[in-house]
Formats: sequence, structure tokens, C-alpha cells
Amino acid sequence: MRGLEAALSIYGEVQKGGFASEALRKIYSDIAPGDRKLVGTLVYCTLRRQTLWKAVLLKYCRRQPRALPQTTANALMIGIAGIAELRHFVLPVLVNGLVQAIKNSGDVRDIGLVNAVLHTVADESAGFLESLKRSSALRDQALYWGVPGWAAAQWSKELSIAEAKKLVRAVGMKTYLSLRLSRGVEREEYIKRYNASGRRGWASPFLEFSVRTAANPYPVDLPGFGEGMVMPQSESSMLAADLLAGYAKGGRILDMCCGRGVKTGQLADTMPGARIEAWDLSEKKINAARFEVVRMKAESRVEFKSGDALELVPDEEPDAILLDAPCSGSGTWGRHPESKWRMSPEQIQKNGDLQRKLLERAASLLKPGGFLLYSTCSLFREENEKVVADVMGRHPELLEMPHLRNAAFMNKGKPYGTVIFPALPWVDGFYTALLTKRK
Ligand SMILES: C[S@@+](CC[C@H](N)C(=O)[O-])C[C@H]1O[C@@H](n2cnc3c(N)ncnc32)[C@H](O)[C@@H]1O
Repeated sequence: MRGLEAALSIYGEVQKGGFASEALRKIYSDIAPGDRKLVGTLVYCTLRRQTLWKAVLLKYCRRQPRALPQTTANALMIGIAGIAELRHFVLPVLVNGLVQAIKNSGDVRDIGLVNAVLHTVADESAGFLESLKRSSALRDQALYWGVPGWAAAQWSKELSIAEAKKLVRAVGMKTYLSLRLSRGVEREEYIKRYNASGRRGWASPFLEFSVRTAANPYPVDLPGFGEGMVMPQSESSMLAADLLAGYAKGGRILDMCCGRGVKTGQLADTMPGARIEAWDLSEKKINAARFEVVRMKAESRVEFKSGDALELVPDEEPDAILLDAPCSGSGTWGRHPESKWRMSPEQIQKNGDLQRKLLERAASLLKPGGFLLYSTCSLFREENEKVVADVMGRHPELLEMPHLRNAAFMNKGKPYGTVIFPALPWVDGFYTALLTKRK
């Protein structure tokens, strides 16, 4: 499959409710190897600033985008994003490729329209984009950087307008992969191996077991992935599990929302003496987590249970709990851009209610003297500080543990926890609060 045809197919799947990473994974081996990077870049740059491309489309297309057949509208969105972001892409190659992809899909009605709109956008849209970029209005900044207007407005209420603008730019930034090295993997040796594969990676100055890359390679293509040497993971996420492991050191760990097991794998790897019970609502995610734990060679120490963490009962009282709570994911919108267009203020409130219940449950299950890490990849106070403050207010037996904030992007939460600002392509927005229960 050629690159533009694949990009159109993946973007179409996302418009129907799918996730870009899963849609890409499904057809990855059908895409010509030389086109794979282009496909990922094009799909993600289209999704990242979807509302901006829609605004451009409204401005330069005579027909209402809503009245266009889905394939035509999708091709136009990809074409506009490609014109604006992939400067090295020669216009006729982009337009002809999209036209061919539309022909292959059997829908030839709007080929002339796609051609005309994309040429007009290439000739005329630069001034419009520049005016938004230079605008001092938060609404224009949100449109330019691809952040939902309601989210920017919420940040301006929770923070200040200047801080909200800073956050909007940071969340709209392109992200790159960092790689967590497993215990015993020598970093310099791994970097040599990684770079010998034709890529570029270097040591993170922030975490000694992290390697930063200048790309978003497909995980299974990473040197040493099959052998369990590395895991693609943002440094904020690494930091969260590392924080708990630094206090817990071993014993019985309960991972209440293990998802696909990224942090479960990290905890098992960093604490070889720990036994972990890992729960998640989704059977599908548990299956992925099982695979992850096998890859980390820790399957004999991790037990999985699928079900609601509000009701499941652990086999033993946990010495430490990781509650990596379900959230809006707003700190990772740069990495998973489709999710920001599906989120709403009402959903944030619902998340807050569930997060409070989950944290209450975690507090009730924790052994006295044990440690509890509450974390989210959200940048909304309603999912972070407000949840922790509410639960701590009702549970005087909970105390916050000190947290070393050794980077400029780590800020003290108000009043509790640490907010990680998404300041770098390897650092997602994150929130952590490490608590203990009085004996
Ligand atoms: C932030 S993700 C966890 C990511 C995971 N810890 C990792 O590092 O890969 C939150 C998870 O919570 C799960 N979840 C949501 N509601 C839940 C509930 N009531 N009980 C258990 N798990 C739940 C979701 O399925 C999702 O996998």
C-alpha cells in the first residue's frame, strides 16, 4: 500500500472512532517500508491540529465540509495538514497521491475539487495561519496549536491567561519517544546499538535509565524490544513508577488500573523482590499487559484480575498501591491527539467522580504504613489536586510523602502532589501524589 492511501485509510478509521496507533498497527506490514515514516507523520499532524485544518477548509472550500463525502473531506484534511506542515513535500506529489488514493477507494466524484482546494490552500493560507500564530487571543492560540477551546478556557480559569497560553503551546508540541531501559541494560552500549540501526538516540539528562530519540519508531522495530531490553514510555510515566518503587522497594504491590501494563512491567523490573497483583476493567488491556510482563520476564511474580477496581478484593493486604487512574489524558494529547477531540468538560467532571471513588478505595485497601501513588496523565486540576485534596480531607490517616522536584518542569501541586509540565517532547503532562497511611 502506498503512503497516502494508507494515511487516508488510517485517518478514516479514526474518524469512525478508532485509535490511530491501532489502525496503523493493523496495516503496518502492508505499507511500503520507505513510506511508513511519512504515513505516521501525516496522520498525526492531521489529527494534532484537526480544528485548524477544518478552519482552513471552511475558508478555502466553496462547499460546506459537512456536505462533502467522507473520503473527500478526509483527503482534504490530510492534504491541508501536509501542505502546512511537511514543507519538503512537493505539492504535485501530495495532490496526485491523494487523488490516486481517492480513485483507488472508488469515489471519483470530487477529484477536481480536491485538486482546486489544495492548490488554493498552498497559494493563500500562509497569511491566515501566520495571523493566528501571532494573535494574542487565547482562542486563536488554541486554534493554532490544536487545543480544544473549552480546555484552553478551563486552564485560563485554573491558572492565569499567560500560563494557559504556555500550556496550549506545550500541549500542541510534537512529541518523540523516549525508551526505558530495563534493569541491567548498559545505557551507552544500548545507544551504540540503537544508533547503529540508522537512528539517533542519546542519554536523557533527567533519568539515568532513559534514552531519548528524535523520532517515533514502531516499538517492535526497536533493537532489543523482543528481548525485553527497552520499552517506549514517556519520561513522566517512568518517573511516576520510579517514585513508587523508590519508597516501596518490594513486598506486595497492587496496581489498581494496570491498562496495557507499561508501569506494571516497570515496577516488576525495578523491584525484583516484589509480587504484584494487577487489575483492570478491560480484558483486552489485561491481555496486552500479560504479554508485557512476559516480555519483562516477570510473569511468575505478577497476577492479573479483570474487573472493577471499586469491587475487586486483593489476595493480600498491599504494602504499596499504584493508582494510575483513568483520566482525560490531556497531558498526552500531543502523543494521542484523537483523544482531545473526544473529550468534554462534562467528561472531566465524571472522571473526577470516578477518580475520587478509586482513591478512596485505594486508601481503604492500603496497609497502614504503606505507600499509595495516585497518578494521572492529566493537566486538569479537577482530575488531580482537587481529587487528592478531597480524599485527604476525608481521610486524616493519609499523609503526603516528600517528592524531590529536580527539574524545572516539575511544579508543586496546589495544595498536594507534583504537576509535570509537558515542556519537552519526551516529557508528557503528568500528575503524581505519593501518600502514606498512618500506622
Ligand atoms: C491511565 S490507564 C492505565 C495505564 C497503565 N497503568 C500503564 O502504565 O500502562 C487507566 C486504566 O484504568 C482502567 N479503568 C478504568 N476504570 C476502571 C475501573 N473502575 N476499575 C479498574 N480499571 C479501570 C482503564 O481500562 C485503563 O486501562
